[in-house]
This record gives sequence, structure tokens and C-alpha cells, in this order.
Amino acid sequence: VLINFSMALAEMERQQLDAPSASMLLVNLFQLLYVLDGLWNEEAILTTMDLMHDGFGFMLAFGDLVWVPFTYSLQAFYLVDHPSPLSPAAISAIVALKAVGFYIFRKSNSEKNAFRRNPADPRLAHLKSIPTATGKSLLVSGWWGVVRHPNYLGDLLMALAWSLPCGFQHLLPWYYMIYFLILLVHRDSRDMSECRRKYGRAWEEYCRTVRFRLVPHLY
Ligand SMILES: NC(=O)C1=CN([C@@H]2O[C@H](COP(=O)(O)OP(=O)(O)OC[C@H]3O[C@@H](n4cnc5c(N)ncnc54)[C@H](OP(=O)(O)O)[C@@H]3O)[C@@H](O)[C@H]2O)C=CC1
Ligand SMILES: CC(C)CCC[C@@H](C)[C@H]1CC=C2C3=C(CC[C@@]21C)[C@@]1(C)CC[C@H](O)C[C@@H]1CC3
Repeated sequence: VLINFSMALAEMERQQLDAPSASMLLVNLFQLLYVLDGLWNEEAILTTMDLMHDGFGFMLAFGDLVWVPFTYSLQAFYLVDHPSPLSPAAISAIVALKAVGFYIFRKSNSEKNAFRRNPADPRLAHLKSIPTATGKSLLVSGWWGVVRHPNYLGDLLMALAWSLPCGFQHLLPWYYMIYFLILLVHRDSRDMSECRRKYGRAWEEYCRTVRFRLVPHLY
């Protein structure tokens, strides 16, 4: 957030602007929302793969201290020297994309987190689930009945909304979208193997019921 904010100030200085450009504001506000949401819903991080399976190690230490701050801010860095004017229609479309992505991301992560915390929660009574031999159940309706990783789908739509304000003149601001797509497809495969090992037949049944991984009818 601080790096992004300093990029906004650098842009104003370099391009002699009285205020940051619309594209710089969008990138800053979108990423600020992501960070604030992560802090506000910090508890939901407890049911992510990193904490459930991977544990703390080099990837999280290096990722959080170096990778995230210095590569996730590349869109704002790019905009400092590469103005990318946006029409009101483009701004509205990008904001709408971010809102849809955020809605899917937040709702699906919160649904799974609430279910893992208390499967008997009356607010989740309408959801169907399959029991597994471990005593835990797997959701097969609601967001987790649409695709196997609805939270990744929402996150990817948001990633697209972070890159779009920078236009299509250079690959650098698209780095995040490309890297994130690879990271999430790989994470999905790792999670599939881990869940197959943990839940065996119940997982196979879940995969038969919910056929698509990230995008309904496509993948
Ligand atoms: N911006 C970034 O750089 C990154 C962002 N993220 C985001 O973080 C969030 C968390 O992602 P991640 O930890 O990878 O994965 P998930 O939050 O999807 O966690 C996967 C785990 O959820 C449980 N689960 C899977 N399917 C079901 C089901 N049908 N019903 C109930 N539980 C189920 C399983 O664990 P169990 O059964 O043991 O509870 C599984 O191992 C995502 O939104 C992702 O996009 C992730 C990585 C990087
Ligand atoms: C060094 C690498 C090539 C990869 C590093 C990966 C890490 C940057 C990510 C692994 C899982 C992450 C999660 C988040 C941030 C990125 C890392 C650390 C969140 C905390 C982002 C905010 C979301 O609300 C939850 C995410 C959980 C996983």
C-alpha cells in the first residue's frame, strides 16, 4: 500500500499533475481494498491452504516480505512513466469487473470459513454437503457447488481489473495477471492432490458432482 501510494505521488511529480490519474487511482484503490479486506477478514486466512497444509516456511516468509510488496505494485510503478487515459465507460466497466470479482471472492471464502468453523451454523442450513471419513464434510452446493475453487475465480477477475487500467501497450502491468493465473492453476492441482489423499472416495464424489475447477463449463 505504501509503495503504491508513493507511486501515485511520483506520477504527479513526473507528469506534473495536480492529482493522480484515474488509472493510478483505480489501481491504488483496488489494491487497498484487497489489503483492508484481508485484514478485516483475517480469521478466514486460518482455513487457507497455506495454514491448513503447507505451514510457515520460505515461500510465505519470502513471499510476504519481498515478492508481494515489490511485484504486486508493478502496475502502479508502470503508470508513473506511462500515462494510460481511461474513458468514463472504461472506468465504469473496470469498476464493475472489480466489484463482481470481489463479491465472488469474499462470499465464497466466507462461506467455506463459516462452514469449517461451525458446520451446524443455522445460516448455512440450506447448503448441501457430503460427509467424509475424516469427520469433516465437503460443501457441494452454494459457491462451492458452482466450481471447485470459486474463490480463485473471483480473485482472477479482480486481478484482471488491476491490470486493465494500464492498457495493452506493455507486458509489465500484465505480469500480475499472468503470474497469478499460473500460481492459482498450480495451487488448484496441489489442493486437488491433497484433498484426494485426505478425503478419498468423498473427494471423488465431490469432483463428479462439481465438474469444473475454476470457470463453469470451461475449465
Ligand atoms: N493474491 C495472492 O497472491 C493469493 C491469493 N490467494 C487467495 O487466498 C484465498 C485462499 O486460497 P487457498 O488457501 O489457496 O485455497 P482455499 O481457501 O480454497 O482452501 C482450500 C481448502 O479448502 C477446503 N475445501 C476445498 N473444497 C471444499 C469444499 N467443497 N467444502 C469445504 N471445504 C473445502 C480444503 O481444506 P480442508 O478440507 O482441510 O478444510 C482445501 O484444502 C483464495 O481466495 C485465493 O484466491 C491465494 C494465494 C495467493
Ligand atoms: C514466492 C512465490 C513465487 C510465491 C509467493 C506466494 C505468496 C505471495 C502467496 C501465497 C499465499 C498467499 C496468500 C495471500 C497473499 C499472497 C500469498 C502470501 C493472502 C493473504 C492475500 C489476501 C487474501 O485475503 C488471503 C490470501 C491468503 C493466501
